[in-house]
Amino acid sequence: MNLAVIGFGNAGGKIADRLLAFERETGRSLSAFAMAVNAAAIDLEKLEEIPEAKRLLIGQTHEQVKGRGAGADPELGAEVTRQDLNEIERALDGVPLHAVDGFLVVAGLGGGTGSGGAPVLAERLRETYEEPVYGLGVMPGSAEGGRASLNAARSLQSFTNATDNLMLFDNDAWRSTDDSIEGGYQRTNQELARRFVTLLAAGEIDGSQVSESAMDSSDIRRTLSTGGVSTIAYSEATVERETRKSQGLLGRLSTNGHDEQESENSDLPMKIHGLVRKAVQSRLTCPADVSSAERALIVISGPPREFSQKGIQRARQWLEQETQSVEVLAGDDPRQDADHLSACVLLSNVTDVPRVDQLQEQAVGAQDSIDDQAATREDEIDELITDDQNRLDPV
Ligand SMILES: Nc1nc2c(ncn2[C@@H]2O[C@H](COP(=O)(O)OP(=O)(O)OP(=O)(O)O)[C@@H](O)[C@H]2O)c(=O)[nH]1
Repeated sequence: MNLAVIGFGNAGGKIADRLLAFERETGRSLSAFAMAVNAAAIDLEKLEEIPEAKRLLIGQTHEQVKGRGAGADPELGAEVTRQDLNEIERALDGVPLHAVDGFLVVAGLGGGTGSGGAPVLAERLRETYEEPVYGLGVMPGSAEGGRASLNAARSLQSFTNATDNLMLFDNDAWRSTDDSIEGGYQRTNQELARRFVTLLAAGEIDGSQVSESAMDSSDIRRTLSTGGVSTIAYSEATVERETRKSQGLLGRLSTNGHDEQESENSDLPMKIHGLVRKAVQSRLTCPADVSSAERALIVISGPPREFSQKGIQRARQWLEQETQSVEVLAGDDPRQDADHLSACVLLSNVTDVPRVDQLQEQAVGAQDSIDDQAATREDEIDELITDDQNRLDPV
């Protein structure tokens, strides 16, 4: 699939940047166009892959923003985006519409610019273009507090409504206690890029011979056409050097450092099936109950000699049972020079997502305490600046 990728806000820009880097590192092709939009000049300067000409600063003339961001206020993020929509649209004139299958708007949901602005842009894109508009929304960690949860829970509603499908990544599920904030983001952005690029770039050939059961962009589009929110599962196994060189002979697959010596021809179906099971049972980009998915899609990616149609079919049948859905597509994505075999599973329109419930709970609590504080703040200020018996007059 080829997409026009727009990173909105700080997290959105950094993640779009990482998607491009991952494409370059793995020789995959996902973004036919990439751009970053932000209300903070300093964030745009830090990007490495998105060319300067494709970085757009919005809200420069807005008196509360002036190039310094939306200060975690999504209303302000939405307002400056609406104000500068024409300028954003002019920048999008560069999108090669003949070569893209859709748009992907990427944003962190816990701040102001991305949280408020990304849904506004997505809505406009849907009004203007016929191509589908997908979102990639990053949910804040619960430790970020009530304000971030409130922003995210509200943005989740508008972003889901404004897109054909909102794919989620949950920072809470991917946070590690050993990480510094920025170091943690670098690590999680890499994991995020691995999953999204492997899945969405499937079918975009890199010179490898295309197989009959190759995944193509229409399969991905169909799976994403459910609306709602989606999550992605991923698992990989290293293909050892001997296996890569000696096609058809005894091969060694190493998973998580544990080598298994197996007969390649007879065991490949089991390996592929095992890889898909392991993916679905591992950490998803946003944890969800797999059985609540409306549709699913499996992409097996790696050197074609490691593929097994029997294995892919078995994995598909297994996932059909797990999701209780008849809409499970499966295919391969040949990457001749890859040093690993991977299984990527898209679970589309998942409706049982405990993290969303938790986020909403935290958001409602935050909204209540903001309202309570607002109601008593005037009295508290008054009490502070007035003496006990109210004997003093103001100057
Ligand atoms: N996964 C990931 N999440 C990030 C990263 N940076 C920020 N976030 C998340 O994104 C949320 C929004 O933060 P930003 O993107 O900095 O905010 P913004 O959209 O630029 O909005 P303002 O700074 O308020 O103008 C945060 O609450 C974090 O949860 C990142 O590099 N990776």
